[in-house]
Amino acid sequence: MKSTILVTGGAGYIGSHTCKALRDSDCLPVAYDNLVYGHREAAQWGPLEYGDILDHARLDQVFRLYQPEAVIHFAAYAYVGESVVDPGKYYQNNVAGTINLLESMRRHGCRMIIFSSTCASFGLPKMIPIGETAEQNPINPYGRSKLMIEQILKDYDGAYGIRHIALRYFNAAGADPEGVVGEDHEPETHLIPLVIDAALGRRECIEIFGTDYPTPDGTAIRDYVHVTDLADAHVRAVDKLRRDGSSDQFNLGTGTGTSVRQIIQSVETISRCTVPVREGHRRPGDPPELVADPRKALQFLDWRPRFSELETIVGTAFRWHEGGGFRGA
Ligand SMILES: NC(=O)c1ccc[n+]([C@@H]2O[C@H](COP(=O)([O-])OP(=O)(O)OC[C@H]3O[C@@H](n4cnc5c(N)ncnc54)[C@H](O)[C@@H]3O)[C@@H](O)[C@H]2O)c1
Ligand SMILES: O=c1ccn([C@@H]2O[C@H](COP(=O)(O)OP(=O)(O)O[C@H]3O[C@H](CO)[C@H](O)[C@H](O)[C@H]3O)[C@@H](O)[C@H]2O)c(=O)[nH]1
Repeated sequence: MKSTILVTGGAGYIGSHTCKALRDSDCLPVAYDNLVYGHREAAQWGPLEYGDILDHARLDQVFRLYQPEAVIHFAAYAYVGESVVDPGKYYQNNVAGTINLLESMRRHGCRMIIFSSTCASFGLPKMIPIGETAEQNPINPYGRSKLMIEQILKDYDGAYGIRHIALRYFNAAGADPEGVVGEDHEPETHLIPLVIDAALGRRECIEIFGTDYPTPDGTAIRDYVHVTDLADAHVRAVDKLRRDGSSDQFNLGTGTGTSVRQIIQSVETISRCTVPVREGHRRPGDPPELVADPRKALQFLDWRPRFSELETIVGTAFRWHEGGGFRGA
């Protein structure tokens, strides 16, 4: 029998790519999304159940209907800047919403959850690359909300036997190589879609947030990982929990850092357009460099990024955005 997986936030960016990967691995993904940021068109690989993770009754209804084997939990707010000015919104949706979801899981005997954590839970790391045991010292409410959830998950494991894998993504980027889904955030704050929009003349320019970092070209370095590779890691994480039933955490990145200027250069090469650039100040709270040590994921999930070369990330993202995303579909 097919395994049914409840995917909260399944109509969002990483959630929709994961639903596609689940379907390809012969699972039935049930997307559960309130469509605050998600897109109905992004939920193509199983049913879309409209609902909010803060709504007990609706969650109970969906658990009763599908009796999922596991939950993959993407639903959250993820704008770092907004989390600083309105932390209540983040603790409510991300932390209270997750507790609500876990309580529904308890009521319905669902004992496996894969959770979307973030490299922002590390704050300003002391060492690069960042391994799983690096100190987690988030510097904004968004990162803190994710760390709190990691801690809550450990308590729910100890007390109630709900097993979890927390996947800490570095910078999710790129689009489905078949061009069926991609990133479509409103507002968009992520670097690659903004640079592509500047190349396509849809925005005046890209502002580089800081050119005086202690990095080779003065701009900040991140570990961009293709969304299809992230999706694959979720399928592997469900398999691992099924196999050995032990809770764990993994950092998901490639181990290679790319600077803001290198991203701009790559978009110029792929688009054959010049990207108008404005050099600006550092964005408050941005660390100079965040790069993952992916060895644990390689060893225990057998996870090897296949689409995370810069050309593939930028190439797939460019094709998706050039086509207009869901608006052009
Ligand atoms: N994009 C990244 O680079 C990145 C990096 C690290 C971690 N993450 C985490 O990964 C997850 C997915 O990120 P994304 O980029 O796909 O974001 P996204 O906004 O595209 O997807 C999140 C989805 O959750 C839904 N949602 C939000 N609150 C909800 C609620 N209360 N009830 C039901 N649905 C709700 C939204 O409508 C959206 O479809 C988030 O938890 C985010 O914090 C993302
Ligand atoms: O207009 C822009 C946008 C971004 N940047 C720079 O580009 C890099 C990447 O920025 P993003 O906003 O694309 O992503 P972040 O590195 O801020 O990602 C953080 O926020 C995400 C949530 O949106 C994830 O949680 C992720 O794990 C966390 O590190 C940063 O150095 C940023 O300063 C610019 O120079 N100009």
